[in-house]
Amino acid sequence: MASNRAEAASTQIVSVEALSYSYGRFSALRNLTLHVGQGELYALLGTNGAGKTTALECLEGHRSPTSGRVAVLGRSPLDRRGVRPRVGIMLQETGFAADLTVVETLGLAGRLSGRDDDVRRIVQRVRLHAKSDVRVGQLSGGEKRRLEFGMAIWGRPDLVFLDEPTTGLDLSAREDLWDAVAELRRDGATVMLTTHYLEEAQLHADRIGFLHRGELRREGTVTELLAGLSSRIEFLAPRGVSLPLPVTSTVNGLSRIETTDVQRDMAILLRWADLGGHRLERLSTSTSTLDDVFRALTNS
Ligand SMILES: Nc1ncnc2c1ncn2[C@@H]1O[C@H](COP(=O)(O)OP(=O)(O)OP(=O)(O)O)[C@@H](O)[C@H]1O
Repeated sequence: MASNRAEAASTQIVSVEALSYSYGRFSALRNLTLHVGQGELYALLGTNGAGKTTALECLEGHRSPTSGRVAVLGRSPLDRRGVRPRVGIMLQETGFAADLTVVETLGLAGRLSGRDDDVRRIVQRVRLHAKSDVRVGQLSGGEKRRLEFGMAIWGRPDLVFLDEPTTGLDLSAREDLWDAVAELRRDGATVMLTTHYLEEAQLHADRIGFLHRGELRREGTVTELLAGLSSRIEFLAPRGVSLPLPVTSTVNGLSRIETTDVQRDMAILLRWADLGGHRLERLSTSTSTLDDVFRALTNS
């Protein structure tokens, strides 16, 4: 099973080689190279204006690279007949016909996709059943996003591009969306997405790429990206005592110790507190997250 997975992941579903894209004289992407294997979930993260949407649009066939090569499912994204029926796309913004209902919109988008599915299944999946006959112009922002997601997963595509899929969704709609993504992946789909919710990427992505100012600055699994970053131990230091470890900083009145070996340093601290009879109020530990990777990137 493990070797089947490794073999599947080695089949490149998305391939980007030295992609550059310019809007007139403005260079939005520079020399971007990345690959996404069969069944992977790849999250493209980064600062505002880093080039994430531009990269997805090149892969979706909406933009032609200024230089470099992109391929999806082994073909050019411009090969609409070969690619379109196998790819689901959720853009950052979609222009709907405001006077069509939810069911009519899905039916129309479904026919255009070239894939078969059942409108009722999708409407249920994105929890819009109570809105089936409501005109799209009357949907809320979050409901429109759910409809767009429904269109992207119509007919269980082999590859799905999602541009900020959870932006504007409430917590339970976000959880529903991630459930639907997991279901797609159980069917073998490959997913590439952008998001500003780093904790969602940390939880769900197999691999992550960080774009900054048009360049891929970091790439790897969450474990790889967090390797070497310090963890934090925080507590309210008892007055007038000498601590067994150097305090790195004081944040909101709490003493913070940054460490790359939280188990060792926590043991030192607790032994010291135990022996001295000190009480460490508001004691907590926290490990690094992708937020720290992001901050390091934007400060570089
Ligand atoms: N049609 C356009 N014409 C000119 N410049 C553009 C156009 N679209 C995007 N840009 C510029 O290209 C850069 C990359 O934009 P892009 O939308 O790809 O970034 P992004 O990483 O998706 O950003 P965000 O996180 O804010 O959505 C930005 O500086 C943006 O201003």
